[in-house]
Amino acid sequence: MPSTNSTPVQSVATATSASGPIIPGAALIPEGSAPVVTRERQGSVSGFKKAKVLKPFNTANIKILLLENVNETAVAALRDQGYQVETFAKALGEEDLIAKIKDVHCIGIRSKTKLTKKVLDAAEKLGVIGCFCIGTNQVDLEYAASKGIAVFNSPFSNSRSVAELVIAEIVLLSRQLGDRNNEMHDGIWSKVSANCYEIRGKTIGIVGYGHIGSQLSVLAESMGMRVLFYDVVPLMPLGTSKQVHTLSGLLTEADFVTLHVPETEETKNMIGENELNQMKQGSFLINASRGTIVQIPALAKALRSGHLGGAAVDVFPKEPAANGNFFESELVGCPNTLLTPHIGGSTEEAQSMIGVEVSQALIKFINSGTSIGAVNFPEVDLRAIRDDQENSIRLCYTHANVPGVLLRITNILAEHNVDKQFSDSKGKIAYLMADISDVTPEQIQDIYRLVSETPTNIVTRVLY
Ligand SMILES: NC(=O)C1=CN([C@@H]2O[C@H](COP(=O)(O)OP(=O)(O)OC[C@H]3O[C@@H](n4cnc5c(N)ncnc54)[C@H](O)[C@@H]3O)[C@@H](O)[C@H]2O)C=CC1
Ligand SMILES: O=C(O)C(=O)COP(=O)(O)O
Repeated sequence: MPSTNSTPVQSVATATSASGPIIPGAALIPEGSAPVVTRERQGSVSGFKKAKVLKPFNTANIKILLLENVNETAVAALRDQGYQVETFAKALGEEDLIAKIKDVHCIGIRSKTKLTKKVLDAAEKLGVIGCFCIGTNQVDLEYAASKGIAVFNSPFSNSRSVAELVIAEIVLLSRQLGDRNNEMHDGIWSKVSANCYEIRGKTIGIVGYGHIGSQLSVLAESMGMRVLFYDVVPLMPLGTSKQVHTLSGLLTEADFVTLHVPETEETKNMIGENELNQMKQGSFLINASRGTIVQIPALAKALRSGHLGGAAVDVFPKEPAANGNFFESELVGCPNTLLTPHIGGSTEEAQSMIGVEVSQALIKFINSGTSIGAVNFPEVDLRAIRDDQENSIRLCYTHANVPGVLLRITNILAEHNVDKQFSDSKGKIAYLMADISDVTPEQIQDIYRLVSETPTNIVTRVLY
């Protein structure tokens, strides 16, 4: 990737809120970058037709805030683009976040930072969010989309890490290893076999058979386990696994119940007293999904009463913001209970892959408007503008998804040569990309002005 502000390409943009007023400097456009257009050329092209690098006005003015110890692979890739990158090892509380997010064009977070409506309203220039993890429940996705802010995540780069952790926990729980380990550290030798079992032949019940659940299915089967799963959609069972049609059907059959659903309105408090009572006497619960899926007081009661044989819990309804902070939970001190600080996806392999994957998605969105992979946004991409196409521009238009918009844009572009164009919608918003050739600097300004003044405009960018 060529770096920094030597890149002789520019962009112009504006954004309006739903009620109409212009938000100054919004959407990936640095302060003071009025749509004044001059052209310089990229290096000469020989041989292959290279893709032209489209970038914002001055990459050095693009501000990126990375929280929660986002991996160095991402920091390096974003700095390599010439962006200003500020990093924090921890999550920020609402007040600090509101102060910090005010003037950034892009924010990168992991599972802890809450990007609520209130926080997003304070983000005057934000154009894109990177969740350097799988879960996106920490972001108000719909509200972000309504402001033209695209959200990207890494859908499966840490799935294997979670699945491996769960396999380890199944063995540890089955052998009461947490308790034995604690005793040894306390100087107590306690050699027991009572209620310790092999996992071979036991039944694992997987709730949520997505990327993690299905990976776990394969690993568990290879350890000799019988695999049942429950999911809201019918899915192809891998190996000899079997889909059951009710949660109760799974809870009453499984020796190990393991949760791999996203946090949604339907999954919040999914496992409470009623569900725990349905689980077999002496069975185990594992939660490496989200803390809100399980009602912690009910779980603590089931563990202390001996109804459950143990539990492994990686995620909690309230998690400390930073390493070293105090952790408290009703689960502390429960028998045969493994507690881990949300480390399911925390391996070198996963973090490094996520850093590369999400930073590339952010760079593509900032520099060339590509929204493929966005979780809250219409997914649009166009074949690259070639490096030898001197007077071509790319229009990126995020707009309200209402009838008549395309006709309006077609009218604005009627006299121009639209090389290629694609648009898609998702819910209340739509996104159009169009590459237009043979335009003069004055025409670029006109196109930009006319498009950004349309009543349906959310964000307009022109890249070249
Ligand atoms: N502990 C950790 O460090 C990590 C935790 N996670 C959590 O694990 C979750 C699952 O991850 P993936 O497998 O990648 O997600 P996924 O989206 O691939 O799979 C989720 C599955 O759950 C199913 N589902 C949704 N609602 C359901 C319901 N009410 N009942 C039953 N099934 C339901 C879906 O149909 C889907 O098949 C993530 O959303 C995230 O919250 C993910 C990575 C690391
Ligand atoms: O990927 C996810 O959804 C996770 O829960 C992992 O979160 P983290 O990146 O460790 O904050």
